[in-house]
Amino acid sequence: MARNLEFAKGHGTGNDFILYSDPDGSDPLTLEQVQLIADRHRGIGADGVIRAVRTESLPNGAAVLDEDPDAEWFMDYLNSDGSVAEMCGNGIRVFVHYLVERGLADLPDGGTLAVGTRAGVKDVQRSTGGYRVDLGSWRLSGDEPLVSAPGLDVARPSLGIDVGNPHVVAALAGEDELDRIALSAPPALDPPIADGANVEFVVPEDPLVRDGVARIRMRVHERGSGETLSCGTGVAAAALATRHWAGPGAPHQWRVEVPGGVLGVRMFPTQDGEHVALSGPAVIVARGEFVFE
Ligand SMILES: N[C@@H](CCC[C@H](N)C(=O)O)C(=O)O
Repeated sequence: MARNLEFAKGHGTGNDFILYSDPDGSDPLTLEQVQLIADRHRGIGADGVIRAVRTESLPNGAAVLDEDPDAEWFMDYLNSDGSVAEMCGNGIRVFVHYLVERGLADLPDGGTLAVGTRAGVKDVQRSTGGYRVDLGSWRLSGDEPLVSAPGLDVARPSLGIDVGNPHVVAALAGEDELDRIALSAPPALDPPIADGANVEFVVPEDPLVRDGVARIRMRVHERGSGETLSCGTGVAAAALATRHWAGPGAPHQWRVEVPGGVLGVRMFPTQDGEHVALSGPAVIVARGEFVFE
């Protein structure tokens, strides 16, 4: 049956999303519809599809509101292949920008909005030139697979980092290697990770630290989406892994360059352990109506 879907298209450093609102939670897309709308040839094209649902309308909404009664909106994030993801660091900034632009949330400069996600409630602050999201606490996942990809002579060791969703980060020898690896297929992980993982490749800049800020370059293959121009949670994981390798004394302020732009990462102490925050832009570039035949 034909139906129309009012959508917006946005991106954060080139990580692009289709967004739509479904306040009462009555209009989830099917797997096939998500795959079609995210298809770059037959649909609009996007790395992920985001549904804005009022938290109170969700079956598990009470638990989210227990965590934070201010989390009026929930970000229901799906990868372009229709798989479910716990969190999206670029997506959540674009999500908040979408809510603000549509008048669904009021957020003055400097103000903070609590957003429900499958990885818990996240605080997103509006600032000049973009948004800053507190991704919360992070942990070493314990996964340390060898990572291989076309363009790498030998498999590389990696470090598993969970920032709400799973990542493995591998360091490369230099810029040439980073530019050379082919990421059109998922990098092979040995041993594999049952639920899959986003895989980041990083190279430190020379010198690593300038004016108290550590700087790295990164490319990513995202679980459920393929190579993307940017991955916000991946950027945070890459900074955390590189700081881990750098040892004590490494800065807590990071600048991460991805093919789609530059993002900022900061690690800071809180009462419930160290948190990691991500800062960057969010843009809405189009609005339209998609017709599902
Ligand atoms: N692009 C996102 C991450 C999206 C989810 C990821 N592909 C997963 O499956 O965990 C980001 O900006 O963090």
